[in-house]
Amino acid sequence: MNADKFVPQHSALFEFRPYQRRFAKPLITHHGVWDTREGIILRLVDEAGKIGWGEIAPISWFGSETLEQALDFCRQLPNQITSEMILAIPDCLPACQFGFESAIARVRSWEGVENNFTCSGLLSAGEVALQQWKTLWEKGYRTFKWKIGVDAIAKELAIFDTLIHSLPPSAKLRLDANGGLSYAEAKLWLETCDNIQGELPIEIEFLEQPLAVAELAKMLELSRFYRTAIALDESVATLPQIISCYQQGWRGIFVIKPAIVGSPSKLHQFCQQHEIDAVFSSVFETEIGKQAALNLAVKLSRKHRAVGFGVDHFFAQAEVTNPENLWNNL
Ligand SMILES: O=C(O)CCC(=O)C1=CC=C[C@@H](O)[C@@H]1C(=O)O
Ligand SMILES: [Mg+2]
Repeated sequence: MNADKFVPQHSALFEFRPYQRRFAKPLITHHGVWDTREGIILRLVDEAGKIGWGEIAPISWFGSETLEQALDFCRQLPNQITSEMILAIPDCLPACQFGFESAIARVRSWEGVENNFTCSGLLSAGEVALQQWKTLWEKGYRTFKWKIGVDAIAKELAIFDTLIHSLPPSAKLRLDANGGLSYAEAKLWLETCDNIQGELPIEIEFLEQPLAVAELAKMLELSRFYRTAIALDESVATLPQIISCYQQGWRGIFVIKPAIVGSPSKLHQFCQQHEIDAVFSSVFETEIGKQAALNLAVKLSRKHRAVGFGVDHFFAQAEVTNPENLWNNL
């Protein structure tokens, strides 16, 4: 895809600084226990002295590069980089593609992106969700995503029943299994969701990544059989995976994590050629990566789905939102 028409021809001096942000409590998913978000902040300054901020926020267990691979890539770059060099970043470094391309595209100014997205609040796995949603509701959230595929299915189904009967009718609930269910468990969850929506007014918006990435054929089959929608996340983590799933017939929901998807301009091109039902999702990045991700979502989203960026409550400290202050604290 010839993306250079999307990236202004530019060159800039660049610096990079790694960062770490501990979660208030480790995030537990089927992938395991995640206690610290690590990433890299990029600071590009062009010949006119204009600054462009970017962020590299890998999730290697989703298929992006590791933090170490991203750091190695940054270390081997000259300190003067051009848009041609950025467009040549290989597909095996999707978080670097996103970080550098966002930075050079924003070298002009740092205005926060205007968006009127509604936001989904993330609920931790297990019973803690039964209290967590109330705090988020008071903050204005009306869509929630609950992590499943962690405890035994019988226990999670029991919590689900309590949760679904305590949520107000206007709430929307998403479930995210991170590929942790067996085929039989996925069918049981989908059957339960279909049945409960026949009894209660609440909407179960989708079941995210019920099966492992390798099980696309089975998820395609399940998507044709149950009313409750299925969303792919890990299966479509990078642009090549999005294209592959689309080519294999997936027309359900694509959960796109812009920070690890790869080149924003190449994703933009794909979304211009193919109407996909996309939900944009956080990778627990800082405000720098979040603004770049939402900037992309504003362009690509058909806006009828909440964005999955309600994750600030997973961190102990309130976030430093001003890029300069964030940079100076590293
Ligand atoms: O998408 C959301 O609503 C919030 C972000 C989120 O759920 C995730 C971000 C990064 C890794 C995962 O733990 C998780 C996910 O699987 O979507
Ligand atoms: Mg997910």
